[in-house]
Amino acid sequence: MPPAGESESAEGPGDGDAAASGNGPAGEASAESTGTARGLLELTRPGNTVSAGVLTFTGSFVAAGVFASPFRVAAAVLATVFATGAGNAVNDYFDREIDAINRPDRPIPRGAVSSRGALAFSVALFLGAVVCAALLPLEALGIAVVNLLALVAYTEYFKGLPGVGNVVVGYLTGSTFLFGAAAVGDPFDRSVLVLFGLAALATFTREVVKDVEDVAGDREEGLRTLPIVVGERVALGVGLVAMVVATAASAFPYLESGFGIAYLALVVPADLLMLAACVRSFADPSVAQRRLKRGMLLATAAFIAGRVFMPAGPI
Ligand SMILES: CC(C)=CCC/C(C)=C/CC/C(C)=C/CC/C(C)=C/COC[C@H](O)COP(=O)(O)O
Ligand SMILES: CC(C)=CCC/C(C)=C/CC/C(C)=C/CC/C(C)=C/COP(=O)(O)OP(=O)(O)O
Ligand SMILES: [Mg+2]
Repeated sequence: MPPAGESESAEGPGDGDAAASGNGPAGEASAESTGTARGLLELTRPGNTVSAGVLTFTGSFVAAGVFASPFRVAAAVLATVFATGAGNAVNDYFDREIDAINRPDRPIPRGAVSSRGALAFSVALFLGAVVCAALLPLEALGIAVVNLLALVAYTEYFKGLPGVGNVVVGYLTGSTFLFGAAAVGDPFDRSVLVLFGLAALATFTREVVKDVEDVAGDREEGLRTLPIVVGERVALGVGLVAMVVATAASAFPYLESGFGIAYLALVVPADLLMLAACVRSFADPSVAQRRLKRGMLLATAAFIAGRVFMPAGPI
């Protein structure tokens, strides 16, 4: 009997749908392949995948402007999109039993994609990331190799260690900016390093809040996440402190790096939204983690706007 949520052979919705649909073998095959394709796309969490690509583009843009080397920027964005999609897919593969409790609507527990299909799909995406990253300067390739290893190792080795998994996902998210900057030859641009720190801290906080949201399934699977080890309120307090540090540090690009009023006009509301979400997380972690994500996306727009309207420096 396969673990909960693993269909024994069906790649898509149950075989019993044929009679119900009344479309015969051709219609049934088409519906099934459409369901599987939709399930595979969903495995990549396209919103995150596209966002990660935007972060990489932002890293290149903030470091050197995109017209410095458009081919490398395109290769870096594609590498990140493939890698993030692969990381999300392999995470669902390893999480399939926890997700049957925490996220029964995810593609594998609901039967839209088989676990074997999800694993094969993530391997194909990882290979795509490697091919794209191999076209980039050594510093960028180095970041990609570290990240790809971390993505594969995350669920099996880091996720169940209190706080460690949250730090790894925070690093991975922040590293997209470094990766974009490294692709255009400037991985240590000061503004990009600040972006890295902000994104890592903000993502760490959101991951802690998500762990509080997932305590039931994680505890059942024996994971030792931060809220399970230190308690939910202490964990949320740690997340709040990290977010306070990040929002305070978000003043640096304005004070130190020439990001002007356009940056401020967007990052201040983003900071306020994220701080308010951290406070809300003590009452409702599900609402809070979604608001944190919106604040982080708004903050990303702040960096892009700040760079576009920066008084000096090439676009
Ligand atoms: C203080 C301040 C200004 C912070 C903002 C820093 C910043 C620019 C953050 C960017 C974060 C962002 C938009 C990330 C893109 C999406 C992504 C790759 C997130 C990684 O999330 C992993 C997560 O576990 C996925 O879970 P879910 O979103 O629920 O599918
Ligand atoms: C720059 C390069 C080459 C790679 C970067 C890759 C990026 C941006 C990764 C971002 C973080 C990410 C997408 C991690 C994948 C694993 C993942 C989804 C972690 C969170 O999973 P869980 O802790 O199981 O939480 P949920 O599955 O409930 O969301
Ligand atoms: Mg998961």
